Amino acid sequence: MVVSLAPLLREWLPRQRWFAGKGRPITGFALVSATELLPRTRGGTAPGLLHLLVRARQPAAPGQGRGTEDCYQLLLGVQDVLPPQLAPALIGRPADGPLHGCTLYEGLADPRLAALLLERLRMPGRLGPLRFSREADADIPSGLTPRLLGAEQSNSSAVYGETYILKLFRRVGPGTNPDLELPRALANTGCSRVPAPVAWFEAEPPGRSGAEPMTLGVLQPYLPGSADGWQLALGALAVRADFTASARALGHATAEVHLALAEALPTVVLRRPQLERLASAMTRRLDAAADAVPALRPYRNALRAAYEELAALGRAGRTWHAQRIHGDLHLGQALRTAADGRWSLIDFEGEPARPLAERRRPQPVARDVAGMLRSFDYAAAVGHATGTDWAQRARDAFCEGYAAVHHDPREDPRLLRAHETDKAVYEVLYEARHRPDWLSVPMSAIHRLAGAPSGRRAPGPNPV
Ligand SMILES: Nc1ncnc2c1ncn2[C@@H]1O[C@H](COP(=O)(O)OP(=O)(O)O)[C@@H](O)[C@H]1O
Ligand SMILES: O=P(O)(O)O[C@H]1O[C@H](CO)[C@@H](O[C@H]2O[C@H](CO)[C@@H](O)[C@H](O)[C@H]2O)[C@H](O)[C@H]1O
Repeated sequence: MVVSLAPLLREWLPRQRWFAGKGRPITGFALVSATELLPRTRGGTAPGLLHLLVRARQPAAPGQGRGTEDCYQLLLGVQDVLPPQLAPALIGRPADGPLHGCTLYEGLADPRLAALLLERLRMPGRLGPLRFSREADADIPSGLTPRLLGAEQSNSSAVYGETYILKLFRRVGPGTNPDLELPRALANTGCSRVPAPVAWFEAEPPGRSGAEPMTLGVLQPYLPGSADGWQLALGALAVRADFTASARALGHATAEVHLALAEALPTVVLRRPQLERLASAMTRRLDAAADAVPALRPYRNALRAAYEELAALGRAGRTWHAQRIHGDLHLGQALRTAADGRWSLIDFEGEPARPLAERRRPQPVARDVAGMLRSFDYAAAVGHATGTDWAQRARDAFCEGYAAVHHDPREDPRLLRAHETDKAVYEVLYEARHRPDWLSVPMSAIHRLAGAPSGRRAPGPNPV
């Protein structure tokens, strides 16, 4: 089947925001599984729903060793003729094969098909390789009206009756996704800062391969009337309102989540060998990013020094605790509800580009703190507040709020600096790939963190 779909997918996949292999051609596809969630009735107007797991083969990125074979989850609506309101969801019409003559489209965009997915999640059980599960005490009502979230994200999400949100992972691999694992573990500790999953579905690996199931989707309570920290910060900046109280409360919430994660899941102590490995991993990421983004190259040596300091502290006997963390914490991952002004954290998947095994490893909490500190810088740049003390005041307030519950992250300046540098390097690569117009935002941080090499001017204008 995948052979007949290949020409359509080769054209459609790279246009999706969640497609991870942008900028490299797709040289082939392999079908992992095809499951009919709803058979199509020929000649009628009722759609069918086909669940596909498909591997896309791509050559290596310049300077990187091997090609990739990422596995993507697709939900294909199948119909004879597409109703006009679904035209933007069109994928195409296969020229041959078993779906010849049908119109294929993004299934989640069709409320009839999104509703069907919720029905499946309400009833635990199996369908081919797919396994649907839910918490024993979950009482998910039927008939909730779905709507697909429009925001361009790393995954796809549908909201049901403003009550639940289903996140459908797009690039999937063996192993429990931390966005299911961590919120469930947090719920077990009684931590109420993270919406607790009520149902999820997975794909069983074929045969007796010994591989772990792949998490495909998670259903969680929807926080109605919430706004994310990014919108709130930009809103505050637009009217020059104070954001320090919000930043302090966010630091507080983050520390609570960290404490709960340390209680729920194993922690480790990072000693010399682990700190040397951490510094080497950061250096490797820097080198890979500098190979891909020439603007980073002049800063490479100065940035490496921050990582070397970490390794040197390890050699001098310094240790740190590591634990499971959020992994990609930024203002967009924090939601504040209008009713009670309380912050919740979402999206525990970690940095989407990193291998799952790496994302599931215990890390210093400084990594999350650094992520949020970088986000205040981003907000100041996008909200035209560079050159003011807005970002610094928000950063300090966040650390104060964190310190009220945990410890003051500023007491470990070298650990924080190394992580902030690593995050800014990740952002340079992220922006170069996804939003080149924003590259100057992390590049300004790189300039600052590198100690601004003499004779070098800070990078270009802010994004508009
Ligand atoms: N529990 C929730 N309540 C309300 N909105 C949510 C919830 N979870 C996610 N969202 C909204 O959905 C968007 C995408 O969710 P997220 O988990 O960040 O997905 P992605 O990995 O695709 O970025 C968020 O930016 C937020 O606006
Ligand atoms: O939310 P995602 O898991 O998709 O995270 C990715 O996209 C983020 C952008 O949407 C990106 O965050 C960067 O930009 C934010 C502003 O848009 C800023 O607040 C963050 O600090 C900055 O890192 C994130 O890095 C990426 O993984």
